[in-house]
Amino acid sequence: MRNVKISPSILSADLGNLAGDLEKISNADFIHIDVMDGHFTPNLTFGPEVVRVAKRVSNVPLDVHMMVSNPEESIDWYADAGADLITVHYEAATHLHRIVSRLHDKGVQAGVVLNPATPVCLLESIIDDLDMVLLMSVNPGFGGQKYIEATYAKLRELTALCKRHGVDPMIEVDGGVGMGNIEQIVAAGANVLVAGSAVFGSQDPAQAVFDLREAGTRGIAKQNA
Ligand SMILES: O=C(CO)[C@H](O)[C@H](O)COP(=O)(O)O
Ligand SMILES: [Fe+2]
Repeated sequence: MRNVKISPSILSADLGNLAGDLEKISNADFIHIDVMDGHFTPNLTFGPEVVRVAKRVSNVPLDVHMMVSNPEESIDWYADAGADLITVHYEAATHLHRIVSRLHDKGVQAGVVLNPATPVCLLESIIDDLDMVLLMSVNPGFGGQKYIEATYAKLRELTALCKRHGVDPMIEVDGGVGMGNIEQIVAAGANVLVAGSAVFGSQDPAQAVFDLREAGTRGIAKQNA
């Protein structure tokens, strides 16, 4: 049975007390770090120094979501800062295979992200090499947006593609995930769930991680049903 993993996004954390907020989610499976460059996305966020700080103060593996143009120019910064897993956008990368190989050479897990309007079939020639596929369920740039329902169909399509290829990458969903939909998202094929506002907007972030994982795990039994 696959395990459901929760990756709280620090986009919704209190950046004035980042170490304290990271301590609150030491029961998480990943820490999701949203890197935005103000060019690929209409927002600007974290550089490699934030990854270095997260690595220093937490033992939770770092899931770095790079929403940047030309990621080949900056993946090394984040890998060297301590990222355990780096995902790059299909829409932003010219040489995806080279990026994935580079990350693997550096001992970092590699994933590809698809925006809501980017079709799953484009992964056909790279799926065999990936540790993760991340489906965006909002348009990248901001936390607290509404989950896009069409993601369910993409999850089922992605699951079928992985089956055809005989591969089993982690399947992550990012944007608008919460207690109201996590079970259904897992049932459609996801096993890593990003949650920003659902975790850091809660009174008790550790409890929110626990509850999301419990609710998500109920969806595992419904996968492929
Ligand atoms: O990549 C992102 C936005 O581009 C964030 O990871 C995502 O939006 C998480 O926030 P929330 O769970 O509040 O929707
Ligand atoms: Fe993200």
